[in-house]
Amino acid sequence: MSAPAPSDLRDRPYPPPGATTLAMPLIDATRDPQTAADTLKALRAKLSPQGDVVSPRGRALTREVFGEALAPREVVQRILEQVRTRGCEALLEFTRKLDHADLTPDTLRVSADELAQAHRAAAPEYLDTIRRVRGHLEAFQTAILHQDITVQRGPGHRLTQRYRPLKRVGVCVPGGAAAYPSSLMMTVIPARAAGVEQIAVVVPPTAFGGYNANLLAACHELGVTEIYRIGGAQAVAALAYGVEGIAPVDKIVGPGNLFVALAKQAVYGVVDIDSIAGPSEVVVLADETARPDYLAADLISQAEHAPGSSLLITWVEGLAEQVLIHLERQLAGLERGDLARESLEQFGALIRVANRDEAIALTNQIAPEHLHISTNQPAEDAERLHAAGAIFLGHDAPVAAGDYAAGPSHVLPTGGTPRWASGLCSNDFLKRTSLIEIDHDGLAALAPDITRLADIEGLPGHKLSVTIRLDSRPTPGQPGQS
Ligand SMILES: NC(=O)c1ccc[n+]([C@@H]2O[C@H](COP(=O)([O-])OP(=O)(O)OC[C@H]3O[C@@H](n4cnc5c(N)ncnc54)[C@H](O)[C@@H]3O)[C@@H](O)[C@H]2O)c1
Ligand SMILES: N[C@H](CO)Cc1c[nH]c[nH+]1
Ligand SMILES: [Zn+2]
Repeated sequence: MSAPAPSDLRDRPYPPPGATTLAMPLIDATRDPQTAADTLKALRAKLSPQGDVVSPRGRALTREVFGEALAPREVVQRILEQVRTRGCEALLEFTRKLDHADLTPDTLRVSADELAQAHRAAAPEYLDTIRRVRGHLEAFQTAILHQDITVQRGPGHRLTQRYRPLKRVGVCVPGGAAAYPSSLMMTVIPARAAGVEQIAVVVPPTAFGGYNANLLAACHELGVTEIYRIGGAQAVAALAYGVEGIAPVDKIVGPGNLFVALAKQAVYGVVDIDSIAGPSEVVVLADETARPDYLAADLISQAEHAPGSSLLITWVEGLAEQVLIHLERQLAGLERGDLARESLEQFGALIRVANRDEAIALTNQIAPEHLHISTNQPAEDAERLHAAGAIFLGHDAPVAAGDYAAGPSHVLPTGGTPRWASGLCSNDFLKRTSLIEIDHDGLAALAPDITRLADIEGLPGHKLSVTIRLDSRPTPGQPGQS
């Protein structure tokens, strides 16, 4: 992978950092890597479900709806309980109060006519894009699909791991602050690749969400017909428990804000969930071959999700300061510049560490949703990085490529959970079952071990279920048998 030549950019005279107005933390951790790790953890915790941090607007809305100041967890508990016990009436009530949409049981679901009309009105180039991206996603998601595996352990002893698709899944498409037809594709296409028959999509009824014609056109193009104009915790509750007009699902997948994440956590057990796919995050790891203007664009691209957390980690002296200048320049000309700026200031940081090893150790501690390795040896560095939702290798592999088109789903774990959780894929829509085929000879061969363990556990019924078979039809050649 050839690195771009950054020297011409580096050589430009940059104004001193004080000249920028972007109040993004610049952390020098060259002497104390632990302080950097702690600071970053605290920054990122603000966005995780454990952080429970809500904007002043969100707090005001809570007070308006519930008549008191409540923590997000409490808000979610109340919504879930109301929808579970009062069904559609409570669902419509929360949709009215939280999303300002006056719906009825009849208008909750997007009609077939609306879908067809949105599809007819969509720009042909947009539909072409959906088809091409669908091709990339389907190819990858089908290629990685688990296949049944059979192992012959001996005569009369055969084992199979069998995979079958889930029957009915619920997909949360976010839509509070931006429209996400891409999230629809990143969930529905893996589910389809696995063979899921019924897919129920929920999307908030904002102008950005359920009523967004491009989203509806994408649904129609993908053959998704069950779409409800609901969002937040109330939509998760409807999918998990079922309400009049919405049948319960087996699994709920898809990204969302804090309320969606907390609701998914809370209904796990009633249904399965994918992961906590919350506010977007990126760590960009950069060496001296990285271009500061590219790095700035990469940081902004996740910050503009608003909220989103963007962190630069480098050991190159002066690089963070150059990136800061480019951030300022690029934000000035960007439509969502204000939102991205707010995210960069609240949840972002530019960090300098002592060397590559420390950068890698720090990144592994953070366990980001996205990791972009913008170095001259991305494959080598990636080998040592083990806790990220998705890793983008090289200067020309921005996260946006994975967000929109590459092939793996962009629904990825966040908030440090990539330490143990993985991104959504077609295999998450499969259920596995063991098939155990044992005939009389096979049972005879296993019998000594089964009966010994049954004796040790004091479970004679288990032992009898084996010996009764062998005693009634002894196997020739087995010890103790004639
Ligand atoms: N990790 C991923 O794969 C991924 C992909 C796309 C988007 N995202 C993230 O998803 C998030 C989307 O968030 P969003 O807000 O735009 O849309 P959203 O659909 O997740 O949430 C909107 C809903 O939140 C509820 N809500 C808002 N304020 C509330 C309050 N005070 N009390 C109770 N409920 C409230 C409303 O009912 C509304 O319908 C962003 O943070 C974005 O970064 C993540
Ligand atoms: N970056 C998001 C996942 O964190 C996905 C996305 C959707 N649209 C653009 N980006
Ligand atoms: Zn994105």
